[in-house]
Amino acid sequence: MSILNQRDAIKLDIDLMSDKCGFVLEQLMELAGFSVAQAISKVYPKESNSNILLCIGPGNNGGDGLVAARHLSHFGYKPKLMYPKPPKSQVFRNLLQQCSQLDIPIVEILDLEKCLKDTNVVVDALFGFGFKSPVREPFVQILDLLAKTSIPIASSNPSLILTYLISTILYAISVT
Ligand SMILES: NC(=O)C1=CN([C@@H]2O[C@H](COP(=O)(O)OP(=O)(O)OC[C@H]3O[C@@H](n4cnc5c(N)ncnc54)[C@H](OP(=O)(O)O)[C@@H]3O)[C@@H](O)[C@H]2O)[C@@H](O)CC1
Repeated sequence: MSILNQRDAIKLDIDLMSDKCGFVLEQLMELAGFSVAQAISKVYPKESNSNILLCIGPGNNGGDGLVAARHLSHFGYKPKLMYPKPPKSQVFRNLLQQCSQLDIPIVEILDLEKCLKDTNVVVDALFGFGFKSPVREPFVQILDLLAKTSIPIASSNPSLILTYLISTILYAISVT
């Protein structure tokens, strides 16, 4: 398996959506979210892991998470969304509407700690290659709780928590 760094991931997406390759954002997002849902169903069977909490960020990575939530619901899981910033564009409003039609509930940040107690797997769809440290609220609270939990965290950007921890440490050093 090879893991792309931030620069290569950005370049790959630019290439895919160029005139030469002809892909569009919604198509790539659908593939990314479907792949996340498929990977979860393979590693965490729904019989013992039906409660999935998807933490959705403000950018395209969050869109991947909304797509994953829809597919997980179709696969028979009981997904919930933590979506602290309202969607800015029609693409995201459509994805959210599709989740709403499937009765996928939205969890408030205040209820996150309680919700984690009943969660089998967390999907971290907070940030992708658009992340720039340091983390700003309301995501600090969310990532603090996720960093403490022992619940498995699935992500299409597996280095995120590590990036977050390193950036938090570097930021703490820079302001002391
Ligand atoms: N072609 C594609 O693009 C495709 C991309 N895909 C997926 O999308 C990912 C890249 O998407 P992206 O470029 O929207 O970036 P992403 O990190 O999801 O969000 C940026 C947002 O986060 C915010 N933000 C940033 N840092 C922050 C901080 N420290 N604290 C708080 N907020 C912060 C930032 O806010 P701003 O700084 O602009 O105010 C902005 O709103 C990529 O990795 C892949 O997973 C697939 O769907 C396939 C097609």
